[in-house]
Amino acid sequence: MAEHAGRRCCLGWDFSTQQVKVVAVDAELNVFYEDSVHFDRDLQEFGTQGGVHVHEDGLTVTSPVLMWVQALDIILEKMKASGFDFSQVLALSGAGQQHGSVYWKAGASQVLASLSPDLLLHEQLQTSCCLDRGSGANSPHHTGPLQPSRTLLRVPPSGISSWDVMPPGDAGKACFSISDCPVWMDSSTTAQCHQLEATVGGAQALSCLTGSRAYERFTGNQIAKLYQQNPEAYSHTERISLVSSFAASLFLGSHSPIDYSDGSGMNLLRIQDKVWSQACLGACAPHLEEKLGLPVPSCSVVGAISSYFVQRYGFPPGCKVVAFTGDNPASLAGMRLEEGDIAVSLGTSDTLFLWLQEPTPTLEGHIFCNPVDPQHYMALLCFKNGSLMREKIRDELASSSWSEFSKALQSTEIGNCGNLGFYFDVMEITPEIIGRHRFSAENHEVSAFPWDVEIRALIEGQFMAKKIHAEGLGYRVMPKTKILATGGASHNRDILQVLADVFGTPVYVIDTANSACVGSAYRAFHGLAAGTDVPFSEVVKLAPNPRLAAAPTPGASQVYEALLQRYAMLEQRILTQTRGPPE
Ligand SMILES: Nc1ncnc2c1ncn2[C@@H]1O[C@H](COP(=O)(O)OP(=O)(O)O)[C@@H](O)[C@H]1O
Ligand SMILES: O=C(CO)[C@@H](O)[C@H](O)COP(=O)(O)O
Repeated sequence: MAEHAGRRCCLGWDFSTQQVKVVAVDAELNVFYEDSVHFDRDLQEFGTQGGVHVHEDGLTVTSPVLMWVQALDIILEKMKASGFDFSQVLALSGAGQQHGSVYWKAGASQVLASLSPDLLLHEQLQTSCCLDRGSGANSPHHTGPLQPSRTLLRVPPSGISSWDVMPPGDAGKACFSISDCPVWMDSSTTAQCHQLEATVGGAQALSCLTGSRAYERFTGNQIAKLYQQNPEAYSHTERISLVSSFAASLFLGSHSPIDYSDGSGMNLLRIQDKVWSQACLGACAPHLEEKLGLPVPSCSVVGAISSYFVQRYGFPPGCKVVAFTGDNPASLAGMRLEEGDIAVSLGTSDTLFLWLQEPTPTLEGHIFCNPVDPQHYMALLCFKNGSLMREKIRDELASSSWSEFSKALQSTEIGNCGNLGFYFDVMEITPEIIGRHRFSAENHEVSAFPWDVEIRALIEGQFMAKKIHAEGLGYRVMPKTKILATGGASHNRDILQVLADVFGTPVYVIDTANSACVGSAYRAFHGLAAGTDVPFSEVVKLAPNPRLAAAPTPGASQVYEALLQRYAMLEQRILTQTRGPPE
């Protein structure tokens, strides 16, 4: 019997941009099982790159909803095949890439409630093809391959011994009004953003209300676009989920509510009193409140696992489902962030987030409701050109090898002899700049750097931007401050060394880079104590402490002090050149 059989545990899921991941955490808070399904590699029939389809306009970015469902099928079948003892799962929770939205078609709730344990989920939750064909928003005119047919996955992916045979014809019922879901990388809703801000009295007014000015990827603006461009699909939609609450719904067998923390990334939730803003709902689309359902505290138990999972996989019938949340809020839980610490997530996106007592919304960055303490908040900055940008430069200059990439960081000097670079192949969120811009020590724009200088300029530039924009939010590094790093690139010690040097702060990591999964499992344990007022910090106090991964090099802070000022000045120069002087 496998080593992980028979251990009482909670599961933590993460439906992120490039993969679905799971961890199992035992009662002593040790991670004893980890698995993932990578969309590009394991579900190639969907033709995604980095988990998404970029459409012809270069702005619209979507992911197929059935890809997420199939990824869940694959992981569960892998776990079953490996002897994972589902009967020991006391509770589960999860996370989703933030802001993305799923549109459940009328009738979907009946399908969810009556799933047959003899079939895989994706066979029963087929997409409706008629509603989104050629009708504007999110119609499948992306540059990737055409929509996969409905008869997917007849061949078992590697590592899986057998698949249920797909029944002939359209066995499943149509469950989704649109098959391609808008995701966080989308930046096609500028018009809707302007409309929303105008309705509530401007960008700052919207930020005070919802924690953020209008952002293209925020769900309210995405819903407004769908309603305007594809009203038929909108009107056939019985429920709109975030990726997080969509994933929770699969486990629940009914529509799961949206939690306060992920709900804060929609430009729709009033972050102070945690109710939908009627003004914002009205500005986006009609009847929106009924399609969203009531938001709930992030630590809510939203129900027991559906009989589908009990019968097919052997989960206990009382297994609790704790509200799923956004991947960044879940990472805050997984890293057990304390006030004064900074979390830096180096996943598909790079994000930087902090624990906040009081919200002070501004025009840059976001304030979300805190996922583990209902009285508090978190601040977040998101950088779109994260891992995929680093991968591009690695592939162009370092023979597609992270160890070659690391050699460049090791062989170049701290401060890169004054050479600075901005690398934004896609329109950046923080700040809104596109393109690659390189500057010599004399601030002259140059067209190229030697390969190793380019790699250091990329990494130093990414971390200088984080420090400058965090300070813009009012954040100051204190003597006790530590950075907690997570996400795929936190495996790379040379990247973490630059992070420590630029911030002048030690960088710590937890045992797994999957902090969103671990945080979800911790949140599930917290859910088991629901109703007892036990704080989250008490539930996770025995979790392993973060480990030091990189300490600042002596003298580095002095080098970066001057460079940070130059970086900020050059960033402003590029912004002025591209969009005119600041008002
Ligand atoms: N050794 C490494 N050095 C730098 N980046 C890495 C390394 N290993 C993995 N990555 C990056 O991690 C990214 C995936 O991070 P992950 O946190 O799993 O993403 P997500 O949760 O958004 O799917 C990959 O795109 C890859 O570029
Ligand atoms: O848009 C944001 C946060 O506001 C992104 O951070 C998404 O939540 C995607 O997360 P990853 O898949 O990159 O972890």
